[in-house]
Amino acid sequence: MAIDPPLTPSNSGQTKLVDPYLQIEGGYRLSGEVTISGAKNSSLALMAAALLTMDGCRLHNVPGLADIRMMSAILESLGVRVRSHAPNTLDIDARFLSVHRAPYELVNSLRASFFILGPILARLGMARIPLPGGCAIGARPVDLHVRGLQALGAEVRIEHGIVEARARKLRGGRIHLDYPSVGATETIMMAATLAEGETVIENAAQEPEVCDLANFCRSLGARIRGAGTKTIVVSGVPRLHGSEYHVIPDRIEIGTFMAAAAITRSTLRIGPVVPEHIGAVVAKLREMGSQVSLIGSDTLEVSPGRVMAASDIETLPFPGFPTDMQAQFMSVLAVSEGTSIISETVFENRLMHVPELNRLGADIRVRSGHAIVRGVLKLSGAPVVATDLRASAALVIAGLAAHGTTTITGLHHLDRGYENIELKLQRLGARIERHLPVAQVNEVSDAVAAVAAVAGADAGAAG
Ligand SMILES: CC(=O)N[C@H]1[C@@H](OP(=O)(O)OP(=O)(O)OC[C@H]2O[C@@H](n3ccc(=O)[nH]c3=O)[C@H](O)[C@@H]2O)O[C@H](CO)[C@@H](O)[C@@H]1O
Ligand SMILES: C=C(OP(=O)(O)O)C(=O)O
Repeated sequence: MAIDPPLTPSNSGQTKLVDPYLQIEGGYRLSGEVTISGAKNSSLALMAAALLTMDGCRLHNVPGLADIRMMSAILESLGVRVRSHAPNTLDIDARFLSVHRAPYELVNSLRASFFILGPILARLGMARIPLPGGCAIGARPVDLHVRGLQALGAEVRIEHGIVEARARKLRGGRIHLDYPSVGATETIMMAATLAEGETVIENAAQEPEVCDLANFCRSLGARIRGAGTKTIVVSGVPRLHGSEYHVIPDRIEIGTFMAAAAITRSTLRIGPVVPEHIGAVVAKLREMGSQVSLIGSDTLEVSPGRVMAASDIETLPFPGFPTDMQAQFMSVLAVSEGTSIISETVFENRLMHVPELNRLGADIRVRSGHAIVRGVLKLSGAPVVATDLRASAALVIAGLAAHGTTTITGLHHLDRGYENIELKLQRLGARIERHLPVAQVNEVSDAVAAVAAVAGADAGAAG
C-alpha cells in the first residue's frame, strides 16, 4: 500500500518535504543470516587513542557511520591525516597533531568527541575541547573525566562551555570513580598511558569497549592491566608506536537484531558475536521465551519459543543489561504476554520512545522514571519520529511487527549507529525502504555529479 511521505506546512502556506524517512510494511517474518559491523563505541574511542602516537595506525572493521565520519572530521581539524583505502578500514596518522582545540560545530553532535581530550592533553600538554553533544538522553556531565585528569596532575577549568586542560607532564595517580563511567574510564586510561608512573582506576567501567580500547593501547605499546575488571592499572611509558588493529563486533547491533528476530517470531543467525559481550541480553531474551543458541564459536541463532512473555528489565553498567538495548527490548515487551517494568537507571531521560511506541498501539506508561509495559496483542503501523539513536532502532523493530505501514523520520539518529540497516533487514526479507524527499534526491544527484567531476577525490572516511 502506498502512503504519503511526511509533509510540513512551509511559511508560504504550501507544503514541502522535510526529512528522509523509512517506510516499513510490518507483520512479516524474517529469515537468514546477518553480518554484524564493528562496534561504533569501540571505533570512536580507538580513533581518539590513535592520537597518542606519532606513528600511523590502521583500524579494521570500522563501521561506515555518520559518527565515524564526524570523528574523522574532528581529527582532521586537529591536523591529523585520516584516510580510508578499503571499506571499513581507517588509516590515522597523528604525526602532525598540532591543534589543541576542537571546533564546537563538529563536537556538539557527538559525545565521543570528548574522548580526544585525554590524548591531546597527553601529547601536547594542553587541550581545549567544547562540552560534547551526543544523544539527548540525560544531562551527561563530564565531572568524572575532569576529576580523573586532575588526579593525574592536570589543571582543568570549564569556561564558556569549553573544557581547558593543561599539564606540562601528566603524573600517575589513584582515582576512584563515583560511578563506573565508560567515557571517564576511557579518558583516564588513555591519558595515563603517557603519564609518568602508575595510575590506578578504581570502580572502572568493565564494558567490552573499554577492554577493546585497552587492547588497542597495548598494541601501541601501552602497559595496562585489569581492563574488564573494576580496577585498571596503567604504567605510563614515554612514547607509543603505531599498530594495526581489528575492532570488536558491535554488541548493540547484535542485540538489536536479536530483538528483531524475537518480535517477528523469526529464526535468524547473527554473527560474528563475542558470547561474553552479550550475556545479559541473551539471558533476558531466553527468560522472555526465545530460544538462543551458539552455532560454532561466533554465530548466534535466535528462534521463537511458544510465547513471548513479560519480563522486568533494569539497565545497569556491564555486565548488567545495557542501557543501549533498553529501547529495542521495550518494543519486544510491548507485544509480549503480561506486564513488564523497565527501569532505566543509567540515563535519566532515556524513555522518549514511549509516546512513539504508544502511537503504534503499545500500552506503556511512565511513572517515576520506570516504564510500565502492558503487552498488547498487536501493533499497528503509523508515522513516528525517532528521538535518539536507540529509540530509532526500537521504532524500526516495532515497525517490523506492526500491521500495515510505519514511517519513521529523524533518521540522522539511526545513521549515527547502524551501518546499512535497511539493506541488512531487506536481505532478511523485511519490507523496508528509505525514501529521500525530492529536494534531497536532487541534492544527492548534485553531490554525486560533483564527486564524479573530481576524479581521485579521497573520501577520507570509513565505509
Ligand atoms: C560513545 C560511547 O561510548 N557512548 C556510550 C557510553 O557513553 P558515556 O561514556 O557518555 O556513558 P557513561 O558511562 O559515562 O555514563 C553513565 C552515567 O554516568 C554519568 N556520568 C558520566 C560521566 C561523568 O563525568 N559524570 C557522570 O555523572 C552519566 O550522566 C550517566 O548517567 O556509555 C554509555 C553507558 O553504557 C552508553 O550508553 C553510550 O552508548
Ligand atoms: C548513547 C549512544 O551513543 P552516544 O554516547 O554517542 O550518544 C549509543 O550508542 O546508544
